[in-house]
Amino acid sequence: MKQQLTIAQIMVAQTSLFPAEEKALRGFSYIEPFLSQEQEQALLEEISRLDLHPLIFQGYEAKRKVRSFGYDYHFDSRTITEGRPIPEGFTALLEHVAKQLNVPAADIKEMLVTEYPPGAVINWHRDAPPFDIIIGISLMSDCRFRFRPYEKTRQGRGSIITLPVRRRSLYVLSGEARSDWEHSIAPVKTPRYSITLRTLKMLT
Ligand SMILES: O=C(O)CCC(=O)C(=O)O
Ligand SMILES: [Fe+2]
Repeated sequence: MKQQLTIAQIMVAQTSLFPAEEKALRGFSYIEPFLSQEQEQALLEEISRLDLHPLIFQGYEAKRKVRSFGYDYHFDSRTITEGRPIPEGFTALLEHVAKQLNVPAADIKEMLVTEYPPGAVINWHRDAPPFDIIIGISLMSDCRFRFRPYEKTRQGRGSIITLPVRRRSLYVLSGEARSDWEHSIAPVKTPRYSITLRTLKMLT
């Protein structure tokens, strides 16, 4: 039987001016590998059939391309609406993730597919409030995933935690990692795809 994921506390070395210090990033879990090479390939093929479009955020076109399914979050009105259903080609992934996290697959209400061409980033942010648990699956390339405290007074160069997130891995953001920390991804050198799955705080 597969080992069940617990939303466990992990200790990570802090990228800090004070190298001896270690910091707990509670609510962050990571599994690697989560996908086999074949599963990764099959998902990349599914993604190639999607019509990804450049992300427009606050009037600017970001380098990354996206497509969301299930529910769509609208930054302007800060609301969510029901969007296009998650394509069937991703059902096996949703079930695999649900089993790993011990949640019903039906609780995964949103799927966002993102393409990061070389040089693309995602800037510091916390995911939109209506969503609860955030699950990230990485394809094609590794990346450097960064965390910093959400509260401005706790931010500083020494407070950034950088974690290598590898292709075919799965990470989970819940609890403090979800609500007390912001995250961002440093520019990727080679194309990376991610599938972000989210549950909703209040089921409608
Ligand atoms: O690409 C990723 O793994 C992160 C995506 C992300 O943080 C987001 O869409 O909110
Ligand atoms: Fe995010």
